[in-house]
Amino acid sequence: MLTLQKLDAGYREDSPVVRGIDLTVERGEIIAFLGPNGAGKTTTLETLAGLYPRLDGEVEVDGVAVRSGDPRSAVRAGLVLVPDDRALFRGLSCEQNLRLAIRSSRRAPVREGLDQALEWFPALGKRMKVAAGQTSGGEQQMLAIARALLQKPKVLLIDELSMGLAPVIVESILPVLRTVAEEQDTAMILVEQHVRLALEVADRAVVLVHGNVAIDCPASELAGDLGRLESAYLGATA
Ligand SMILES: Nc1ncnc2c1ncn2[C@@H]1O[C@H](COP(=O)(O)OP(=O)(O)OP(=O)(O)O)[C@@H](O)[C@H]1O
Repeated sequence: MLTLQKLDAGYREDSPVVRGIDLTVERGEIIAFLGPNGAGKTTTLETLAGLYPRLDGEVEVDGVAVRSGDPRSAVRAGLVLVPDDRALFRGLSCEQNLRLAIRSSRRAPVREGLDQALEWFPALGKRMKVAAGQTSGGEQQMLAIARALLQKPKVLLIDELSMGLAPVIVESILPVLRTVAEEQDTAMILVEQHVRLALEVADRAVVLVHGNVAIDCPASELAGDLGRLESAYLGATA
C-alpha cells in the first residue's frame, strides 16, 4: 500500500541524507524503523509527510502518487505524522485538540470520535478539559496519537514515540497501536529508541544506517539476534 521508490531525502540537493530507499509497507503492517542517531529516520518521516520536498524518487499510497513537499497531498493520501515534539495546541484543552482533528478529517461525528479516543486511551478521560500543555508527557503522547488516528490514516508515522516517557507508559501505548493496526488495517512506521519494545510490537524491522537500508527483516528475527543490529549500528555490513 505504501511504496517508496528510490527515495532520496535531505536538505541539500548535492548531499542527500537518505539515499535510494526502496520500501513497501503493507496494510496493517507495523514497521520498527531503527537506526543510530543521525541515520536519517526523522528526515525520512518528515519527507513522507511532505514537510520537505523529496530530492528524488517516488512515493505512492494505494497506487496514488504523493506530491513532493506537499503536506496536504500527503494527508489526502493517508500519511499522517506524529512528530517528535507532538505538535499539540498546548493552550487548548485535550478535548479541543481532539475536536479539531475530528473536524478536519470530516469523517466521524464528533461524539463518536471523542468516545473512540477515550476507548484507546482511557487515561485521557480525566484530562479532557485540561490544557494539553499542562498534561504529562505520556498524556501528551496519547493525545497526539489519538489526534492522528482520528484522521483515519492509511499509514501512521510516529517519530520518537517514547521520547521523555517512562517505559511503563510506552508499554501501555504500544498495544493500542497493535490493536488499531489489526482492526483498522492501519500501517505504521515507528521510530523508537527502545529497540526491544519496538521489535515486540512490530511485524518488520527496517534499519537505516548512513541513509541506507542496512537490514529489512521480520521483527522477531532481529529480536532474536540483536548482535546483528549492533553490527549494523557500528557500520559493519549486515
Ligand atoms: N532541518 C535540517 N537541516 C539540515 N540538516 C538537518 C536538518 N534536520 C536534520 N539534519 C541532518 O540530517 C541528518 C539526519 O538527521 P535525522 O534527524 O533525520 O536522523 P535520525 O535518524 O532521525 O536521528 P536521531 O535518532 O538522532 O533523531 C543529520 O546529519 C542531521 O544533522
